[in-house]
Amino acid sequence: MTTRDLPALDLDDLGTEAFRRTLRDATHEVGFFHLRHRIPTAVTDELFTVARRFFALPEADKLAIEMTRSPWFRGYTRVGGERTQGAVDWREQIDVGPERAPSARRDPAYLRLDGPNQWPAALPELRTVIEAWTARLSDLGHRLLAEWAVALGAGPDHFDAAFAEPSTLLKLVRYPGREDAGQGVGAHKDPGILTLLLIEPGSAGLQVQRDDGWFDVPPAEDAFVVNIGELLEVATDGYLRATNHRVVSPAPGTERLSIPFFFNPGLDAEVPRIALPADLAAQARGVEQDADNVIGSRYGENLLKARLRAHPDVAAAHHADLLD
Ligand SMILES: O=C(O)CCC(=O)C(=O)O
Ligand SMILES: [Fe+2]
Repeated sequence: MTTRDLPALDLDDLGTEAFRRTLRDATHEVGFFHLRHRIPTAVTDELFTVARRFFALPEADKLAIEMTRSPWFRGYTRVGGERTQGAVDWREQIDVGPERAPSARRDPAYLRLDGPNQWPAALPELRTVIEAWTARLSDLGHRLLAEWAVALGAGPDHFDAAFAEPSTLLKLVRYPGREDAGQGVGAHKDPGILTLLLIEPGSAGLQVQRDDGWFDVPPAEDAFVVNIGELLEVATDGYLRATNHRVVSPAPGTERLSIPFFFNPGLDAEVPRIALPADLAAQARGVEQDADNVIGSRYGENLLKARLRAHPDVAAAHHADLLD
């Protein structure tokens, strides 16, 4: 596998013309970039420490908050409990979304995704640290979206209405080592708008697909890996590109921790489409169509479809009426 660096941006340059141009070009050409985040090391260290503590909890503590108990797809998934493209992912994780009351409505079906989280009783600090991280990254997400909007010829507030009540999804993920560099998480595009991925320093394993094949993404210090999802491709008629990526399992005796944060519109929000200026519109490729993966026009539709596929046991336990 060949290594190829990603375009690099620095949050210190946010608000400049150069930042916006690189942001636009990187997500037009690659769909991925490194973003130097300027967050104090103490903050990210605390996050990885609490993640490590969570995964080190006794099995029974983690299974007490298994996602199979949650119609809202929140909580812990054991190794082998998740699927991508029908194949088993070799990772364990906890999923945390917005803390909301369950919707009284069952229709449209995606409203069933609103609900409470499951927190581990044995690790109360997990909630404090995750909620602070979610607030910090939501703020960053809003600022980045305003930059994209301006870079694409819209007003800085273009995304505000759709993101008034964002759908955030935070995962703590652990990939155990194993003999073969098999599927940690299988090839996929993220279903939403924006993903900010924090990877434990020094960890390899992430691969990104380009026109000429798959490439290893080298770890970068003090930087997020940022990528856009299918809905930003839809919003720009394919001018910006959602890119396939995957993670291969680390070597035996090692592990890989990552903390993806998905920043997305309200479940009910229509995709905030952008009318591109003529020079950009001329380079828009249209949305890549896949008969197995029809993209919905509301975030909730896309998220529900992804959740039902990734967690068939949760789907069978709580949403059998939605399965065909
Ligand atoms: O763990 C990673 O590095 C990437 C995870 C990922 O792509 C995802 O969860 O969507
Ligand atoms: Fe992903």
